[in-house]
Amino acid sequence: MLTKIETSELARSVLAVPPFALTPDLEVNPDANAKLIRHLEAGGVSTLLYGGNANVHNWPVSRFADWLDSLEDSVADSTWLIPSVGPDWGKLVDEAAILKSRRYPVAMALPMIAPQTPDGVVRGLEDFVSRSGVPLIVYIKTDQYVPAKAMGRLVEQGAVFGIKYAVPRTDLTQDSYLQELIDAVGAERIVSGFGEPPAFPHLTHFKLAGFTAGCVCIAPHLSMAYLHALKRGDEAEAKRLLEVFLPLEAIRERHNAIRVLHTAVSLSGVADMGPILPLLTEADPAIHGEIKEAAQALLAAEMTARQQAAAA
Ligand SMILES: N[C@@H](CC=O)C(=O)O
Repeated sequence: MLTKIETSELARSVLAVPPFALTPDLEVNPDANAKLIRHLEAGGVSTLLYGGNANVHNWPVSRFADWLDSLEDSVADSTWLIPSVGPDWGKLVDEAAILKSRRYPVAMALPMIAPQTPDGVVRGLEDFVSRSGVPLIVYIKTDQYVPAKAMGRLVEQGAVFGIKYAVPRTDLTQDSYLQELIDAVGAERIVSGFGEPPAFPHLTHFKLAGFTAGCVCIAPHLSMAYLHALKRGDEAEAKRLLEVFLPLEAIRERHNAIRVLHTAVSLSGVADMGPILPLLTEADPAIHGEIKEAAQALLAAEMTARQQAAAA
């Protein structure tokens, strides 16, 4: 696991946001998690962010260290592993005490929906960093979650390493809050935060550093190729690659992105994720057929692309 990180790491790899594998009695399944991690690393992904898709919101703090340690044991020396913390202040305090004695260079603060105020969020983030010594990626899902000026100050202080930006807009190229954040901290510190499709406008229009995604867990080589095409400005190639992800993304959008991804990774054959922690449930069995078809098609495209790259 990487223990020292430069800002440029945000652009080096897609930040994969994997689901988390459990046994039927809701214990950590280290073999299945390792299988998914090896699939990602074999496809060229070197950054793993365990957050929303791993249902970290619902992990008991008493078991926070279990899953961290099992993941750390499973990743390559060159992989950047990012655990998530929060979202509420109580979890931030308890998890800061656990992370203080570990080697994670950065953690991600999950977004708090309510009750919170922008100044209260800033206070909580500063408090976490002063307790743990671990700087944060701040996950922003709502407009003005943290005022851009305050974010600039947190970056200058070294409390904030970067931003995962996922505020939905009717037109993602029209976003004054995102522009304010770029002006305050620089586009090189911000990643697009909700999958391959929004990454297109975020990287072409706003030149964000990179993106986080869930479907990358099935098709890491293709998602990395998409990142590279976006970074070099090859929009035609990026559009071609994006098409491959759209059938599964459409099912995720209709039926809950986290639940569908969890089930899709299992049904694709990449690794069996087992059950998902309460308060979530796996995808409805009535849609398993369509999930399986889309997930297996995405995996088949991935393996073909890998073979073509190896033969070239
Ligand atoms: N929610 C996005 C990216 C992760 O945060 C996805 O799952 O594609």
